[in-house]
Amino acid sequence: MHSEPSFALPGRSTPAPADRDRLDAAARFVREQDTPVLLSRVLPGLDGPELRALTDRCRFAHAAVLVFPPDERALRAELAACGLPADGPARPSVVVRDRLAARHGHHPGDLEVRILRPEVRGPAEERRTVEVFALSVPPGSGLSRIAADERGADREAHLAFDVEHPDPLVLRGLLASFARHGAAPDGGGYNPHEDGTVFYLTAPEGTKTPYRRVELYAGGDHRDVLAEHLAGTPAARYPRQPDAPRRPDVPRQSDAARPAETLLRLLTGAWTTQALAACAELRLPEAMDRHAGKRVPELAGAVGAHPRGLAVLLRYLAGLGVVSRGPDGYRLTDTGALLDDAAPASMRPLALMYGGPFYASFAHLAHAVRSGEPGFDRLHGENHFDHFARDPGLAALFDRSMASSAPLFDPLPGHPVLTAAATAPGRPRTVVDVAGGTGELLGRVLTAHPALRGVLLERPQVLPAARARLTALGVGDRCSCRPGDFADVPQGADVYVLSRVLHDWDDDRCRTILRHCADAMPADADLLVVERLLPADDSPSLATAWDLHMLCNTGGRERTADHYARVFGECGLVLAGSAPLALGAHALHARKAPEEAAGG
Ligand SMILES: C[S@@+](CC[C@H](N)C(=O)[O-])C[C@H]1O[C@@H](n2cnc3c(N)ncnc32)[C@H](O)[C@@H]1O
Repeated sequence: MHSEPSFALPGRSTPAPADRDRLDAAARFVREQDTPVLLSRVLPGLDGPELRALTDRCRFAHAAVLVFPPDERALRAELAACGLPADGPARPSVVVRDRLAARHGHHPGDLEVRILRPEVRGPAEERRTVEVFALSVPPGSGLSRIAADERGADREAHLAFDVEHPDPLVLRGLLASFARHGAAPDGGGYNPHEDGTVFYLTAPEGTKTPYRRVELYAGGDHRDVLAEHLAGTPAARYPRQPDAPRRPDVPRQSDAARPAETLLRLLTGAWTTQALAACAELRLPEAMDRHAGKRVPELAGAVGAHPRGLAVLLRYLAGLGVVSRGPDGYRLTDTGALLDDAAPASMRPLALMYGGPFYASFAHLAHAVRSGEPGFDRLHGENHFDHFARDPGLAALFDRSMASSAPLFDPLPGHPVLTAAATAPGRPRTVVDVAGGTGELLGRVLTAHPALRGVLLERPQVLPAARARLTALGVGDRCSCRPGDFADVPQGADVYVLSRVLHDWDDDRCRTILRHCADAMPADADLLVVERLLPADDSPSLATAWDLHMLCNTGGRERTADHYARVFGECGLVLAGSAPLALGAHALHARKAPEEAAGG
């Protein structure tokens, strides 16, 4: 039997909703859950390699509950009565305070929300906590209305997973995976008191726990990823605080003006691409510093620019978050630093491609939509691969632009197919990367697994850069580079990889490529296909933008997982699983269909 709750609402004659019952229920839940089972209950349908990938990165950490004690002493007494020891100091909670303030029309400064994290043990003695948010509701404070409303709706109750070794790519991959299974962005924030970033999501319809909200907690400052996450959060969840001061220089928009403003922002999107390309072309990031500001005349001298022109560009780039302006001038942000040619996985080549050859063809998008012929082919009279092949400078820029997004491969060496091949007893196993570009992916796989051998199949002109990269990574002696076409896929290897190849082509050509792979694969070989997947519904996805890019520039397309499964099936292959990578990409795992395997 529970004792009466000790947090009574001032002025109520009936007992308040039981904060103690809610604390007890949260503690029980945290003690009983096992992370993989919990993930599959939170996201019904999550299983196989994707569940394993999430389990590798996410650790169930706590369940949260919001309670309303009159003060901290009363809170500690209540926790002690629930068997929840809370020895540490109570810390301020910025995120929940701001959410409550926005929801109930209060100034954040009027609300005191503290966090305590009493420890409990999971089923295998894992260290976990019940995260207790406490809004102080002193008698007569006028905050009891908030308490009554929040207790009834329980909006802040959530489950939390700690993200192991978070970096922007891992976070984007995890968030994409949650989105794919129907979870929707629902706010979040950066807590400077703890140097941690919180991403909230709404659990999908049909979620199988009583909790409707999920938190991913990443240690460190991940405000770039957070900004993308918040952009996907419905604005209605963040009503403007009525008493928050307005910036005096921003005139109030009439409702009628908003669609026009939205459309203007969209119509000028091309200027953004060009501003980023100009920034890269001028080598502005190389002339700037991350930590010290530089003034416009100094920067103009360094990059050989007209001072006024550069001032205009820098102000625009500051609006994009690529540079920031301080009293000592302009400095580079983390985002802008990726445009520095010397940055690891520099995105400078991509900026030059998207602002250059792949930009000009977008002027012919309407033609591509009408005819199905890529705008690029219309402009240049030939396919982009053929066009680049005749211009070594452009070809090298394209190859380097592909390497720009190579961090999406980072999780791939941990794919079960590759770890199984790497640890299989007997002879060393071989991975063939078909059209493997400059070897970024294969280099990562061979670096992670010293027992594996590699073969990189590419067009001859790409191979010198690939050899140099594989040698620089120290895996050149375990990897051969073969010049050839898709028809030359080497026979008899253990794992085949097709990364960002199929999306360059229509279904007919994909079938040809896949049949070459299937013919070369022994019965028990595995095929990993790395691609962005179009969502089955209309949920937001990077793949939607790249689908347009493929239509206009390559004549290929992005596809849903079902579409890939169908094309695999037409080539004697079956889709065995799908695992999220970063930047919206997935690793699809295919094997030979049983009848093909028996016949072959
Ligand atoms: C989009 S890139 C992907 C490169 C790499 N797999 C990656 O994910 O970074 C496509 C690759 O297909 C190669 N390719 C195009 N046509 C080819 C062909 N007929 N035979 C072999 N490779 C081809 C290109 O050279 C290019 O490196």
